[in-house]
Amino acid sequence: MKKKIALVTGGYSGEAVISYKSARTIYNNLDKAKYDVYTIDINPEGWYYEHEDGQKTLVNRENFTLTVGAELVRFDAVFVGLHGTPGEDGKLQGYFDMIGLPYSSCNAATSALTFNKRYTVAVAAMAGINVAKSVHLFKHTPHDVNDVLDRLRLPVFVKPNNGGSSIGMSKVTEGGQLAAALEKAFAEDDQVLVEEMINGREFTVGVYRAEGRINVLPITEIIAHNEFFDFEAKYQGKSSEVTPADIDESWKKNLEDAATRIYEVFNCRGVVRIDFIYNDEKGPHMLEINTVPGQSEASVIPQQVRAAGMNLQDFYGALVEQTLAGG
Ligand SMILES: Nc1ncnc2c1ncn2[C@@H]1O[C@H](COP(=O)(O)OP(=O)(O)OP(=O)(O)O)[C@@H](O)[C@H]1O
Ligand SMILES: C[C@@H](N)C(=O)O
Ligand SMILES: [Mg+2]
Ligand SMILES: [Mg+2]
Repeated sequence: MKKKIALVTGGYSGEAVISYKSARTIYNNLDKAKYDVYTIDINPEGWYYEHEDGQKTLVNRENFTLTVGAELVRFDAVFVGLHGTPGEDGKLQGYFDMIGLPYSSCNAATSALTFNKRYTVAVAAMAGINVAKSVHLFKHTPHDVNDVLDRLRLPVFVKPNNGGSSIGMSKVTEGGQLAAALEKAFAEDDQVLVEEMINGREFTVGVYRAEGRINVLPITEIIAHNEFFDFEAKYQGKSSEVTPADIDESWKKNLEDAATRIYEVFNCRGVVRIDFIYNDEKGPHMLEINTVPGQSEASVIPQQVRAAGMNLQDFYGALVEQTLAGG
């Protein structure tokens, strides 16, 4: 019997546009001889399965089933292709745990923790991983721009604390730019992280568990043509991505060791992508962990999978089989 897989996509944040692109790649590369794949769009208007002719069937949220004609569709597993809330921050994960449906991503606690950038760097620092110095601000708690400037050295990065795809982010090189950058980030989230810039080369590392083993994909160096790896650099071609990265063995080992340690410390599951800046003197600094990394045509993980000599069908198949086997 073919397994029934729900591929969830969409979401309630600005990253929904990327989720749809990721889900298309995943859908196209899941082996239809092994799996019946139903793409489920979770968006603010509703949760539904869209048929090939455009007709929509609402999901029964009681147990995440579908009634299609006379058939009751019960899923064997969920493949998460939804960036941002509620697919990357533990909300759907908690719901699937409650109804006993296995899913491809990290568990609810890990998803909630890693979607909070400040809490992620705090836990990583406790585990001996280098991270940037930062200040965490809350929308409803008074904060003073000068106080932030006193505590951190410019340039700084200002980011929505819970976000992705560089949406709402700015690089601030002069104090006078900070207030506007905070306003832009607070428009996306009620928490903002202001982080000192780490000097160095940027790398991103894909890590996944399959057949019970943790595997590190070939490392990618990010060379942004813009000031940093912003939305345009990521998705509109304003960057070069070199996979495998042109680095010596010691840098490769340091990045692989840090990525594996982070995967273990955070008790990750499925494929994650960890972003780093490598400082010449102090080594790799972790920026963040993406527990539902992009799978669009422009995204890094598909490039890393191909550089590892695998095809996407085998890779996504391995993730599904690991999920069906209990994660
Ligand atoms: N402290 C820092 N020092 C140097 N560069 C940084 C720093 N923080 C962020 N950046 C730059 O900004 C980019 C986006 O930051 P980050 O990865 O934290 O955001 P994101 O929106 O979660 O991204 P993603 O699309 O990977 O989910 C990084 O890839 C890097 O180019
Ligand atoms: C989708 C985006 N947050 C990524 O990490 O690739
Ligand atoms: Mg991210
Ligand atoms: Mg990132």
